[in-house]
Amino acid sequence: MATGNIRVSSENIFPIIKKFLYSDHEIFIRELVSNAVDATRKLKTLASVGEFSGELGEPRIEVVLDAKNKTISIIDQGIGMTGEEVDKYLNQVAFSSAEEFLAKYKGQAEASIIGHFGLGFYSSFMVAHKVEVFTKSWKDAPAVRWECDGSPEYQLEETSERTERGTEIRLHVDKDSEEFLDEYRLKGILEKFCKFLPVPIFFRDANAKKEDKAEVKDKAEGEVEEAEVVEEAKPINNTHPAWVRKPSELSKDDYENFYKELYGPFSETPLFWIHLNVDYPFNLTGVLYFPKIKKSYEIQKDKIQLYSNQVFVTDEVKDIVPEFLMLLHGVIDSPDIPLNVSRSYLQGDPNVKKINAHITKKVADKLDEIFRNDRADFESKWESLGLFVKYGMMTDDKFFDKAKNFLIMQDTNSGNFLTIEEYKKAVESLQVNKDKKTVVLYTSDEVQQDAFVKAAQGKGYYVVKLNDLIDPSWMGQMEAKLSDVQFVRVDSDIADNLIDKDEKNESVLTQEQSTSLIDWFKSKLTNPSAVVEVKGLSPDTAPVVATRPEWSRRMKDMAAISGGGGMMSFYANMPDEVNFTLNGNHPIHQQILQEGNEAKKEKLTQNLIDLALLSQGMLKGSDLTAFIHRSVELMDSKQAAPAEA
Ligand SMILES: Nc1ncnc2c1ncn2[C@@H]1O[C@H](COP(=O)(O)OP(=O)(O)OP(=O)(O)O)[C@@H](O)[C@H]1O
Repeated sequence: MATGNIRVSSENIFPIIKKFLYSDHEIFIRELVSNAVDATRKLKTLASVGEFSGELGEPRIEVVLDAKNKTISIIDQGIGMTGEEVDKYLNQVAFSSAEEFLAKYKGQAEASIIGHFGLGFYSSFMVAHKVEVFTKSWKDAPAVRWECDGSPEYQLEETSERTERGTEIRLHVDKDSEEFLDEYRLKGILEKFCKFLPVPIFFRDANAKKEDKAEVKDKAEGEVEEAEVVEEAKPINNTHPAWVRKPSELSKDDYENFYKELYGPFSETPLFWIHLNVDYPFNLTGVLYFPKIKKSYEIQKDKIQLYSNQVFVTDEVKDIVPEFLMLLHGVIDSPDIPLNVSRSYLQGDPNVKKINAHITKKVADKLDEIFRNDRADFESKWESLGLFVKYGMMTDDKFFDKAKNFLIMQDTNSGNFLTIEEYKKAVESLQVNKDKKTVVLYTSDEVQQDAFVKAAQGKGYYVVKLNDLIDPSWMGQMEAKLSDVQFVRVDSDIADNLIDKDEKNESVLTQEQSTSLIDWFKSKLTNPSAVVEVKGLSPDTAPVVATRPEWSRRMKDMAAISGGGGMMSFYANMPDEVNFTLNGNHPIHQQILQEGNEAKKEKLTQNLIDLALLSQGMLKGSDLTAFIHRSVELMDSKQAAPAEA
């Protein structure tokens, strides 16, 4: 038996390992099972190049829980190690890499380290007070047993305890890590980190008894039944997840089933998916799914899982994946994403940048492909896609350039979807303003803005639906990037003024009558600074139209979404700006001008103002009640009129 000191070190690293990353102790499983996978892969490689000619069989990994003896064992049938290799890899290499790792990350906020790859074999000491290794190399060498109790001292000796090729790492679980001796906890961690590893992994409970054990015959009375290890019939992992397979091998069902494997059997079927497969200039595989999203507030941004060679790393992909792509679900697997560095470093990492650009391009190309090849399908999914596309356009210039060709808007009249170019063509000169911009008219609420939508449609205008929270901000971006487009909400002005063409509208009122009417109306408004003007609209247009100017309303809408702060809170607190247009050609204004009964004139005026506000959804509470009373009074006085005559 050989004994020795792991390495001359000024500091004993074991206590540090134990304390390190307190909340993340569970990663020991990932490290040890990954090592077992590596050892198995190495053997397969040796076999494939003809160096190993023995029986390969179907190598498997077993994770055995023995809660009674407080051990967890990870057993593989990989290459194993000779005594010299144990000395080299465990006593020297593994130790120095663990030491190096700790030196690098000691004192760092644990949240700033993702993956924590690199701690390797010595992560065992985060949960164990003693670790035993039983290993037999694929080479013709005796099996050895290595033991270390958490001090720098180790023992290394030949053993007859292992006769098969491979390695068993036996952890004697520490008192304060006994949570890992709980079957469900341990299985949960295995599920999390090892669900898609490429070698089948079986879980065994060393103390569980076979169900049919009671039926075992010929057993002497009182004989103590040997605990029999019960192995679960199925491996806990899927060794061939969709993303490592060829797209040509996979059916629609395969992709949908894999989605369920990731997010549970009751998850809603995704709209479609993109299979990523790159090997130059970086390695990246994965499947990204477009989920159904109805409204912005339903968005869940933490669904993409990051893997490295099929080992789960994290599902917090912020800074690794562009913000808008985080709306997608699925898996990204890349050994080229540095896993043991801080998040802020990741943002500047050239590989991460390239990977982001690649994914963004792939996603845009896929959307473009569906749009071109199956427009009906694209349109039917727009409700979910739209939000994603707009978000992408706002945050990524390259995506914007591609997406502006498949961004569609639904026309309220025909129900048809139009791209920006199609909209421009459809409205031709009719909706081009004096600055040569195409005015895209939109409604954010078809029911509430019905009168305005109808009025605009009556003039032959196309009014599209843009009713998501993201739309006001998105429109701003569109206007900034496309110089020939302007968005105007359909109720932001009277229909005649929506497209500012610099045309004069003739009113039948004289200048004097108009001025007197404006002054009179202004005196009846609660906000005396509101703009009141007379326009010569058609006689069947409403007598008074209240409008909310596009710019100030949009700012308020955006402030409401952003939750305030700085300039936005200034906009959020601004009173609602309302303008009033008096239709000079409506006969009621003549009646008001000539009305001798001051009280009736006032009621009539107030009702016209209230009606205008009502159609904008701005008449509420006691004002609304007063309006109803006044309307009834006005009707009564009309009914009473013939009787008086
Ligand atoms: N189950 C195993 N079978 C065979 N060799 C092993 C096994 N586990 C560990 N080793 C050997 O010990 C070495 C050190 O392991 P350790 O986990 O510390 O580092 P690593 O796997 O090389 O890198 P990483 O830091 O990514 O884990 C490995 O490189 C390997 O040679």
